[in-house]
Amino acid sequence: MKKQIENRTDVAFLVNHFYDKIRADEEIGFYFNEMISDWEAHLEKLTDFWETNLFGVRKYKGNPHAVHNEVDAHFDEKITSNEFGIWLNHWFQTIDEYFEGENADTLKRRARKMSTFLFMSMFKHRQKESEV
Ligand code: HEM
Repeated sequence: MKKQIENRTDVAFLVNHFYDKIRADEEIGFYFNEMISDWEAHLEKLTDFWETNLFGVRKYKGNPHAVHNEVDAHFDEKITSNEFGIWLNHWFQTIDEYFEGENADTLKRRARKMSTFLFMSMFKHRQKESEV
């Protein structure tokens, strides 16, 4: 039987293994490898993000929409649904590889939902930029 996602240690394990896949990905790895220099801090921040998301603890403070709009601008607004699809596939695969249960399902659902919001937010942001 696989493990349930029960605490921060499990979330950190998931985040670390997920980013191993992301960084090695031929199509989207460079977005991350180019923009992130302090990987230790990034992994810690993303562990905070998902721990906050899943367990309601107040750790992550940030604005993912603003950050992804910056990432999109940095790469000349070339990010498409393809990048989000690949990201989500790695997320689902990493979760399924190590975990099962309610929290595992919740993390899949939340990421899927958030990907739509982030992507739509990018579109809106691009439009605003072209109006000025
Ligand atoms: C699909 C759902 C996604 C989720 C849930 C997600 C979540 C996050 C979060 C929470 C952060 C940290 C934000 C902060 O600094 O406070 C982050 C950073 C980042 N994300 Fe995403 N992300 C997603 C998709 C993507 C995609 C598709 C790309 C690239 C094509 C991407 C590229 C990045 C990069 C490069 C950073 C680091 C930016 C920096 O520190 O300068 N993300 N992401």
